[in-house]
Amino acid sequence: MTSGSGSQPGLTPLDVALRLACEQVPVSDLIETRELTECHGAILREDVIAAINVPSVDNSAMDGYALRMADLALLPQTGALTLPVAGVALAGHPFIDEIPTGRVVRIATGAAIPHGADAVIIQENVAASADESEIRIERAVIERVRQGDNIRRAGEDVKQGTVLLPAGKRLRPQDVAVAAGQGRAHLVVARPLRVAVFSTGDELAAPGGELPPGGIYDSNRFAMIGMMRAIGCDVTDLGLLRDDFAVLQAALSEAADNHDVILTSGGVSVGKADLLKPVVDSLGSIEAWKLAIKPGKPLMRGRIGDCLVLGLPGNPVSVMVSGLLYAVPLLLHMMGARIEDRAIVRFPMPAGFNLKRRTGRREWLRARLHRNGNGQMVALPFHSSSSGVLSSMVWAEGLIELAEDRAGVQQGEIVDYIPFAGLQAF
Ligand SMILES: Nc1nc2c(c(=O)[nH]1)N[C@H]1C(S)=C(S)[C@@H](COP(=O)(O)OP(=O)(O)OC[C@H]3O[C@@H](n4cnc5c(N)ncnc54)[C@H](O)[C@@H]3O)O[C@H]1N2
Ligand code: MOO
Repeated sequence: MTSGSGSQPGLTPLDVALRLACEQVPVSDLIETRELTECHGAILREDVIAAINVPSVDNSAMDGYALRMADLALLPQTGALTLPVAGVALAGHPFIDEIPTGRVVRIATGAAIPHGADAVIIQENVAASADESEIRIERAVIERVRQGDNIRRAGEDVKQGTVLLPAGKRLRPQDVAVAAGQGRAHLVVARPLRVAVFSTGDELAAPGGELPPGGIYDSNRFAMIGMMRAIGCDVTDLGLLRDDFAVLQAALSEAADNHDVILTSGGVSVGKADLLKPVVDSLGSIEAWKLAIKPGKPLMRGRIGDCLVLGLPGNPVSVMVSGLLYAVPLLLHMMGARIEDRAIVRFPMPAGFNLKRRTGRREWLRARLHRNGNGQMVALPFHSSSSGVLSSMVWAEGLIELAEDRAGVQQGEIVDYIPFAGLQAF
């Protein structure tokens, strides 16, 4: 992450704000044991240590014949070697005995290597007799066989005792699969945070209802709910609240009693109807406000009892940007995610545009990658940088990040590009 130097006085740089928030907001001690099939996306809250070697025994990587290397020395001066087949080893059905000297064992991929065998020749490289009682191996093939060929060694994939998955890891399909490979049917994971979500504003109408003259439909609630669900939170949709001190106070007070987090949009600026701050102040405390970021500057962090309150600004792009870059990493921290699993992935890309801008806030432009006439990939911003234009987020496939002190961009200069897939809530 960039340092945040060059921030406008009075505004907190994002990195500082997040670091402080992570210091002041404790990691939740609420954990649960969950069935493996339900673990995808959850934050692991135990170290998963390999209880067994994978594979548990040496096994064959290919379909073919297991043999003793020493037997290949029996090859006559000219021609080929013919060896009788002593039996068959299939996955789940091993050849129990030691492989007899001078014989081979027909073996399937995944079957245990019979005792005494030290290489497998693939079946395409030998000629089996019609009744499959013996195989003929040509000199050229024998000369190429090496000790250990096509044998997967016990513990080659996973060594017993190693930390396979560290606590704090956000579980991807492969992580859950590797736990299954250890025979684990359950994992200890973070209990989903209970997040109450609502939008505020007298101009808002709920989708499905009628739109009053001059009104707008509430879109922010759905962006917030989506981001929260994407990181595994248990969301309560509290709908729309009017710009009314008593209404807001009653709703927040009740929500704080049975949620870990309250997430709201709107009403955190300095206008007459921006009541969220005084309401939170009356019920608890405000711990941080105003970040050096664009969009999303008026961003409130407060507390009512044990409940964290995050007041995101009302502009629809601001909600998403501050949600993705501040609320999501903070909530992942609360669920015990490691820093790596809260990280944002940035790719340096040449800019396909020119821009002049005011310094002092870190800024994110809605962006896409585009292949220009020279076949070079460049990052391009949306034509408007207004934080009210939600369709810019639909057009975009990522964000261009400009550091606080960057006064502009010249075509061809390198900018940081964050694909949406490099954020945690997609
Ligand atoms: N004098 C100042 N005015 C403003 C400042 C400032 O520093 N001084 N900051 C501006 C910035 S930056 C932002 S961002 C907004 C944030 O203000 P609020 O959080 O109080 O948001 P509202 O005023 O309630 O709404 C802003 C804008 O967004 C629309 N909106 C609100 N909620 C929704 C929703 N749920 N779905 C869709 N659209 C929503 C609302 O209609 C407004 O157009 O303040 C600036 N002003
Ligand atoms: O923070 Mo505001 O989002 O710049 O529009």
